[in-house]
Amino acid sequence: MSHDALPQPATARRSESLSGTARVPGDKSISHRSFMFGGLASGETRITGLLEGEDVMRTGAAMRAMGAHMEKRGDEWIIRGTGNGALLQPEAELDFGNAGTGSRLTMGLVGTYDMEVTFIGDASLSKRPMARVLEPLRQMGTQVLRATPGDRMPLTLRGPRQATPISYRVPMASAQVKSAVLLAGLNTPGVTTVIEPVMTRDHTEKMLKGFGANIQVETDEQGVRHIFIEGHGNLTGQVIAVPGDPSSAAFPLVAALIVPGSDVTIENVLMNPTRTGLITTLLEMGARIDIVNPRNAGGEDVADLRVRSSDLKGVSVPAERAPSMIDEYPVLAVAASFAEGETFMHGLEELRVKESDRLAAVANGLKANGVDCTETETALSVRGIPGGKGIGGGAVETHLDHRIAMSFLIMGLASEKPVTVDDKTMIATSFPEFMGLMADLGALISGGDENR
Ligand SMILES: O=C(O)C1=C[C@@H](OP(=O)(O)O)[C@@H](O)[C@H](O)C1
Ligand SMILES: C=C(OP(=O)(O)O)C(=O)O
Repeated sequence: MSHDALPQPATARRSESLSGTARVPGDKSISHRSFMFGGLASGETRITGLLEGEDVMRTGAAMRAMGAHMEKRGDEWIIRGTGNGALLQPEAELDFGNAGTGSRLTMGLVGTYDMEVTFIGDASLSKRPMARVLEPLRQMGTQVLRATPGDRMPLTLRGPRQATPISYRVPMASAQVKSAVLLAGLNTPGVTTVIEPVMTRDHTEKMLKGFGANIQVETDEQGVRHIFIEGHGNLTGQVIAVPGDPSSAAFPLVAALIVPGSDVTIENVLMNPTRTGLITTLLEMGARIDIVNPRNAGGEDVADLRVRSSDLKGVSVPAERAPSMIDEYPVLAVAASFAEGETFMHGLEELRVKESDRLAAVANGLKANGVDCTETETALSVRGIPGGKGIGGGAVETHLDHRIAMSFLIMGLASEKPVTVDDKTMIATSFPEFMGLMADLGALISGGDENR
């Protein structure tokens, strides 16, 4: 999709009970990293279950532009990497579309190469802060040749002849910043250290170890993680089966909870503890979620989730839980809209710098649909209406944000009146199968059948 594609509205209506079994696409975080590390490693990487959303495909295109070879054969992606330290300067700018993860991790990856790389993206990505990645890169010797004021994209990086290893304490809870510094460390002599006071998703650490990087993690008495990576090592190709994305599973899961009479099973969902905050919270709210057949697959915990409609109760979600459910607050706010009592969510400052200001977008969407809520600088409280009486009838502005679009379409499935979102096109960035998958479970969403 081009950046200026026309917006396509969609409307969700109150649906009869949802039922059936579904598989959501592969985890977005793991898919990005599979393309990146496979593209960098020597030898062949084979990936099944990859998320073929627009964000991930942009990362693939970037790795191709720097010399990796990638093709799909049957269900499998076959990557032939450039070999360590051998990325090529891309001939054109790298266009990351809507993807924060792809752009920030790639800035880290290329920032210590003696070459020039320009990063561009859509209107949403061009507003997002990149200083959080550029600051440690500058310390390592990367020059920012051009950037839009405020260290925003479009921007051009020029790596040093030889980068300097640093010890960097990540100032905000961000797996993207942590990962960017670790990836910069891959092409830096000596040991680069990342200090992570608040644990975030650990896919970079786990996967780099799997690819053979010399990386170690120590957790001190205060619970602070110290991650050490030695540069100029060898990554070798791997076989990867990407588990289902818990951040995508969240949508059919919340739908099944709030649409009366529903019984839905979502298979093969990643259950890495750095990603399960939403499930923890919904269980506290009284959700009937059975974690079926928990198992380990390729070094990650996965399980099937059986979800039945439930009488939810408001809870207080502690700020410490935010990193483990950071992308799930919009859909949690929807679940909270149908719960008895009030749900308090704290520690939400990072939501303001996602694809949209998600805190404002959620609060505005709730209010437009008759749900009473209070937004502060870093928190949201939602006063629910069990049964959904009076909810709906509003139009939601999605601000180029896939999760806002999907969350409010889920709201419309259980609300008294329909809910319309102004644009569903961004859903393709992370969950291209969303419309078809929801329709197969019995959801009534119009403006959506062309994805089937
Ligand atoms: O590292 C990753 O794959 C991601 C990290 C998170 O971003 P932050 O690092 O900005 O919290 C998350 O919101 C994003 O969807 C994916
Ligand atoms: C925040 C998200 O992604 P990114 O930062 O990669 O754009 C998301 O998918 O919710």
